[in-house]
Amino acid sequence: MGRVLGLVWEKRPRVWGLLVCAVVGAFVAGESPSSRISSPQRRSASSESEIILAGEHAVVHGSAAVAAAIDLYTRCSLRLLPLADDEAGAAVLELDLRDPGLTFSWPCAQLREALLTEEVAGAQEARPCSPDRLASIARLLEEHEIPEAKVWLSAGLSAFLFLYTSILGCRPGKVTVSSDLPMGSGLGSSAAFCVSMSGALLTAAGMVAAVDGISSKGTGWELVGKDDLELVNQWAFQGEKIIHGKPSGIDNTVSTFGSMIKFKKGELTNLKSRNPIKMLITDTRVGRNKKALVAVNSISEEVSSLVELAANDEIAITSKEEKLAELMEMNQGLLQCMGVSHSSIETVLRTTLKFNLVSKLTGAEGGGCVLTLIPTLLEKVIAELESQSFRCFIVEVGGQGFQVCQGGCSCFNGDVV
Ligand SMILES: Nc1ncnc2c1ncn2[C@@H]1O[C@H](COP(=O)(O)OP(=O)(O)O)[C@@H](O)[C@H]1O
Ligand SMILES: C[C@@](O)(CCOP(=O)(O)O)CC(=O)O
Ligand SMILES: [Mg+2]
Repeated sequence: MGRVLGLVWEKRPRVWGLLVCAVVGAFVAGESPSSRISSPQRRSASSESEIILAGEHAVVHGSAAVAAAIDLYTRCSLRLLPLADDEAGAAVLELDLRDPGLTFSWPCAQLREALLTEEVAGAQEARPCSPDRLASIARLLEEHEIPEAKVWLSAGLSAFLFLYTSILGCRPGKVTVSSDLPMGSGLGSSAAFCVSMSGALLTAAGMVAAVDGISSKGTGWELVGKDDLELVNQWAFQGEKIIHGKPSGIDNTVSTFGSMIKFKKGELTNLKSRNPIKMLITDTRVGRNKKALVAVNSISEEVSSLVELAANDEIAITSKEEKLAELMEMNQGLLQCMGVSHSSIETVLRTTLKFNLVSKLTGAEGGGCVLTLIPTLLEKVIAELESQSFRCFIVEVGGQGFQVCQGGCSCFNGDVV
């Protein structure tokens, strides 16, 4: 895969972002369940994936962790369908998941009966999914034949049904999701899924809007304000809880706000990285298994101080890189002690070490992706890793976070919506 660019721990303007894509079409007719759902448009929202530079697992137990957005995106597009269908009993909610290549459909009447008994949709405040509601969602999913090999999707489907019905009620609509990143590989695909989904839904609900005139690098995607991003983040966290159980919230936070952050006990500190740093991401292509989480230490605190340290000449930059490499090695050692590494990760570590490069796993455990600190261009390493059937991404660290598009955005495999 000829992947994305290199770099960066760079200074970026702290503009918060959201892109919604509005395509003209014959959509909403009649009264909406929420009076704020006003515009008959398609909404698309895009959010970034992320890497954890230090502190995964420990962050769940209250330690600090450092994470950065990378420029691999998940996009969610929502088209509200005519309410007239609903009155005729023919309305459906459709979900098209492009990556696993599966589509799902639920009659709105069935959703209404199964899910909206206990609470009314309303998006102003994120609410957790109650155990009863989760059980009702699970019963709805049982009726769908999810292929055995893709059964891991069901957590994402539950999060989808929860977010959609909580934010938009049981109104008819079609949602499409597509992503650049591997799922279940430590790059926070679940968070990117929940953030882009929440953003598209909240935009359609009229709760989140693009900031006029602020677009992202001339792409047609537009940014949204900080308060709106907070709301997107809160809903996305509720979705992550369905997928993960007890997430720390670091993944959805960095996916929403972008850039590079230190995250501790739900609190976010923006890190202003002073020097560009390249990371290579290697996907071991080994599916992960989830195990127990264990606390780690203060490596993350050191990493976050280090990235903010200005290095002005080559010697200082090199010594900064060496220190970062040392911290990554220590963190990987601890992760290995916790038993959350994998033989494929060790193979990547040995391969990169042959070139004097330091690596660590990122995200959860037992497979997934590995980060390698890149001091110089390393096509040779990439070629060797790819010759062993690994998949490599070189990514831009510290990106823009969640974005929406008001039309003319390239969304699904280059389709402009
Ligand atoms: N593009 C996508 N399409 C459908 N489901 C997705 C997508 N991205 C993420 N998911 C959901 O998120 C889950 C992966 O999350 P997780 O195991 O936390 O791995 P990670 O967040 O490290 O990628 C998938 O099993 C699926 O339910
Ligand atoms: C392992 C953990 O630190 C990161 C999440 O892992 P992943 O990106 O979903 O693979 C868990 C968490 O912080 O919630
Ligand atoms: Mg995840």
